[in-house]
Amino acid sequence: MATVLGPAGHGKAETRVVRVTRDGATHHLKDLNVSIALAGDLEQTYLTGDNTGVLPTDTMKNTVYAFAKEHGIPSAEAFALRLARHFVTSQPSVRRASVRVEEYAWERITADSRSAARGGAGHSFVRQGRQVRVCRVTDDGQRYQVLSGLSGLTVLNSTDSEFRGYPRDRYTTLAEASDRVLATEVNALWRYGWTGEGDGPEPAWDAVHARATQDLLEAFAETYSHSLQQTLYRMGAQVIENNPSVDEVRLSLPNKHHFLVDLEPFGLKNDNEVYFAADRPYGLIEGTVLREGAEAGIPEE
Ligand SMILES: O=c1[nH]c(=O)c2[nH]c(=O)[nH]c2[nH]1
Repeated sequence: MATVLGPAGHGKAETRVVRVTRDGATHHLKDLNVSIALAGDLEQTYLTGDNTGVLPTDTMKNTVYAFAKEHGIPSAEAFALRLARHFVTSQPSVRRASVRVEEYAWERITADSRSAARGGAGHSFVRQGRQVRVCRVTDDGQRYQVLSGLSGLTVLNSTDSEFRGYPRDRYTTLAEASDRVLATEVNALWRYGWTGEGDGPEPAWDAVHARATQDLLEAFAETYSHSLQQTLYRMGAQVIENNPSVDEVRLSLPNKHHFLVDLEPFGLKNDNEVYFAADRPYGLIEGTVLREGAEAGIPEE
């Protein structure tokens, strides 16, 4: 039976690079997990075993380390852009490079009197929660697509959330809630309008990331929620309203259900105080919010 090769590519996944930049006794840390995927005129390696166009994935890993040394890591996005453009411009067989970055944030351990006296404050760090900063850059040699975002940011409102008015069928047992706990783990990706030098200066990646993160948190906290769907829309909309460089936001929000525990068997009344935090199954609410006139470009996955 005849066969043909469909879409294919190769890359190095999850190169972990930690870059220390020393400014006297004060050190700065960047901690990334970098995944690279290349595609292009590479059919022959699959069909005939001809490796002429195949940049080894080992070389991709080395390039990550060498670029961290030579160029530093100004931001996840700037690092990803430089890597992506390097592969499409230096390898004739490569038509498209995709670079995904996860960044783990480290906070400085601030000087209490003891460590300050020992002078250790400049080089001691504590990892921040489970929150991960993410970015995905694709480069087809002409234009970039830059997606930034975060995952694992867990938030909870202990009031100002209800869920009522939904249809009931013979399988519905859920009680309407007029005051419930609303909790989710925010997984967000946003797309920049900037696609390359022709669009003017690069967005200020770090500043926009900080602003957008704050917008997600504020909108979550300040929205009186009738559903997680409504909260999702407000979160995405606030990022777009406050960040002119962002055209699209995609959110994936697991509903981390908190069910009231029945305390009646113990002769106790549960006044919305004691909850069972279920880890599964969970509702999964996902959606994209667009600047008016923009086209959706973030993959749904
Ligand atoms: O905010 C919610 N949206 C839903 O679609 C849903 N479905 C459900 O059982 N609980 C909830 N909560």
